[in-house]
Amino acid sequence: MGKTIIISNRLPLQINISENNKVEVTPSVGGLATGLKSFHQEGDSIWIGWTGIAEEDIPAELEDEVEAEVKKQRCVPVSLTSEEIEKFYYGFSNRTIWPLFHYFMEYTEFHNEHWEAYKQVNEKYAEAVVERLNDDDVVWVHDYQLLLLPDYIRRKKPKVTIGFFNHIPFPSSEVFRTLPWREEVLKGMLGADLIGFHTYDYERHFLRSVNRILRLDINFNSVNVGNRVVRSDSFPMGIDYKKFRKAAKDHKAQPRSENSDIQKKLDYHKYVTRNTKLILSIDRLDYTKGIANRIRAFGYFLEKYPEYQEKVRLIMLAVPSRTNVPQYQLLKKEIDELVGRINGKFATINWTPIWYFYRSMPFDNLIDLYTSSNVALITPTRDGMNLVAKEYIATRTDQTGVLILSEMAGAAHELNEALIINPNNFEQIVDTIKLALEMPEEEQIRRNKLLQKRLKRYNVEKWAKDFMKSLDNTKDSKKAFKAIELTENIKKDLFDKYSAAQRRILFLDYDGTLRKFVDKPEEAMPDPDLIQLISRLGEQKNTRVVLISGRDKETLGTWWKNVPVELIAEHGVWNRPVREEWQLTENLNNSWMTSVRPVLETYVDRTPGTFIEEKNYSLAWHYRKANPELGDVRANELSAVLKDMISNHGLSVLQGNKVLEIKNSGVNKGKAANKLLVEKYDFIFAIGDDWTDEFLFTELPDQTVTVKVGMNKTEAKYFVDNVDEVRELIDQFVSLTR
Ligand SMILES: O=P(O)(O)OC[C@H]1O[C@H](O[C@H]2O[C@H](CO)[C@@H](O)[C@H](O)[C@H]2O)[C@H](O)[C@@H](O)[C@@H]1O
Ligand SMILES: O=c1ccn([C@@H]2O[C@H](COP(=O)(O)OP(=O)(O)O)[C@@H](O)[C@H]2O)c(=O)[nH]1
Ligand SMILES: [Mg+2]
Repeated sequence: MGKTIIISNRLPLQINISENNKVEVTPSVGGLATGLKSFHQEGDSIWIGWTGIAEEDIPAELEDEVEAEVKKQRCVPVSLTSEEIEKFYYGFSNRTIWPLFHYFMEYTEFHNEHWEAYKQVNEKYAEAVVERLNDDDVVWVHDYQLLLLPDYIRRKKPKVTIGFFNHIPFPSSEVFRTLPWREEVLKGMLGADLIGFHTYDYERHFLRSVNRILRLDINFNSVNVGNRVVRSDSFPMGIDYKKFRKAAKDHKAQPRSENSDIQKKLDYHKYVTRNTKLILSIDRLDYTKGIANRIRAFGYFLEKYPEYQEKVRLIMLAVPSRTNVPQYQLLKKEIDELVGRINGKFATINWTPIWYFYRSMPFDNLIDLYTSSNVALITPTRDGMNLVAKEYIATRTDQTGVLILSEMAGAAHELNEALIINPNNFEQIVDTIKLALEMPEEEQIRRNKLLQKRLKRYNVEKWAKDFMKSLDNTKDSKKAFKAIELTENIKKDLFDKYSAAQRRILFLDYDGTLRKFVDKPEEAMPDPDLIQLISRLGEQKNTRVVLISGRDKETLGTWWKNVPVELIAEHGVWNRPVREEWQLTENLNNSWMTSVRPVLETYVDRTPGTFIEEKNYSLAWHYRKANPELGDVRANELSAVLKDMISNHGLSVLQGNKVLEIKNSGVNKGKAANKLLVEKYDFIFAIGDDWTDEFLFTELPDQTVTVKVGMNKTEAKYFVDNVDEVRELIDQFVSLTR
């Protein structure tokens, strides 16, 4: 295996140019960068991303130095102009996708100009990746700023292994579908082989969107996209447990004397207001984090339980983030005012209820905060994961401390022993704060023991390894697929056989094979090109062409009226030899239809978009146009009902492509085709796309060249991707003997 290429919008480092023209490098803030950094440091990877500074803000004479600084950390910079930053980063990423995916629909803006920039910058990232990509490298793309990147890379390098991880929630399909560019975004993600989410719910929402919007079928957690299988799964991101643990231990052994303002505050807290408990709040200043409500809740707590005045303090760190976006500016103002109001209302000579810092803190200070606080209060209204919650628990070396955590954070799914709250339930929050402050130490220890055990085991290293292992496994599922792609090389061999043959017979399915599906089956008539193509094939010497379909004979007969090919209708009930009339090939009865039809009708009534197709000897219930989820549920239900009803009547229920068909058991395409083989052929070919064609693939003689259209489970020997490829293949057959 080659190297791993990590790509995220932001690199784990931030470049700044100081006033006296010096290059400054600081670590980036935010869960993705802090979490993934350990994985990057340990392994053999390069990390491609943005340095956090606009191209124009780097003076020409410092460019080399910046490049060198970035390189030191095995990173590769993608430079963004200030216009790109405005439209791609502040614009589409943070004014469209971020609010939409966090269910802030009222904050979500849709600007075509931003979308154009988003596409263009994703393309820029793709170029940066492809430039450094070897065939055996593995690509791991991260997060919502780069949703199109997997597909863009795939287009340039079709065979490469690509993983994608989404660090933020994936919203319900009902919310996602409001996005004007929803199809493109989903297709972008589906360029990956494996798509990871923090929780099963996000994954479920994503798959549902793929099913509803792209109308692709979901098979447990995989989707067929052309000839590729794309898998999705959930991998809750962990933290570098050891690093936090060690830092906390070191801190305890030797408290640092560094004179930072936070240190001074903590010292004051420790020595002067000894009996005051400390509640900690840390986040980027973001409206998804529920910071304003948290402050309000704290104010309400002091009101509802006045005995806690002077006994508790909220220490709040809000890290500046996305400051160019208006909602972030407004929120900053709101928080400033709220803090002022509450401090103004409750403060005494010796006590300020809220200590508020608006800046980012170096790692050591974070550890100070974590280890000094009795309670961590984390109340986002939505949060992909929230690593702060995990970091707080990890640093509690004596296992005391209480975590209050919103159920809307991905982390809440794992941290069951925390006090879980609904961030919109004020009474619950304030009562939980009280509960936390009063929780006996033994109980704190009991809970934290369990929490720490999990965080230690499922740490960030394990998370990344798990993801990479699953990504690697997707290669096996490619191999497990039995049918072989009909490549140019294999085709050459096939054409030789075709040309050498004395007598040929070709069985061609119609819908989904020669003609693409449309919502209404009656509208899927052959286009003039197709008629011409099949006529030419039928006119070839020593070549018997059989269109073998489940359709009724009237439709097929009309569509292929004067075309010199043989037709088989209703899976084999009827046969129309070239230039002859239809013949009934089986002696069948259809009296059962009167009892089955009403059952189908009740399903039509209850499942909008579905309808019944009547043939002479069979009935079909079509559900292509139904809501896909409901369609599948009803199809399973109906299939069970029918199987029960028709047992012992010589009938069977056939599952086609979005259709259930009830017909005589003795009839199938395999049997019908075999009947034509009384004559001798030295080239037998069969092609089809759905379950009903599997009878052809299994029942025709071994030497038959069997081809499946689309990459679904099949007994066929070969597969091609789609109708266009089928037509191209037939065209090649035709030109061989011209
Ligand atoms: O790059 P910024 O615009 O400055 O934003 C910082 C990062 O914020 C987001 O973090 C998310 O990832 C965390 C780890 O998986 C997760 O715990 C958290 O819930 C998410 O919000 C964002 O996803 C990153 O891309 C940003 O870099
Ligand atoms: O001054 C700070 C405050 C926070 N963090 C880190 O920023 C990350 C925040 O990640 P989280 O998943 O909680 O939220 P996000 O910001 O990614 O939405 C955590 O690893 C913190 O340790 C930091 O590096 N400096
Ligand atoms: Mg078909």
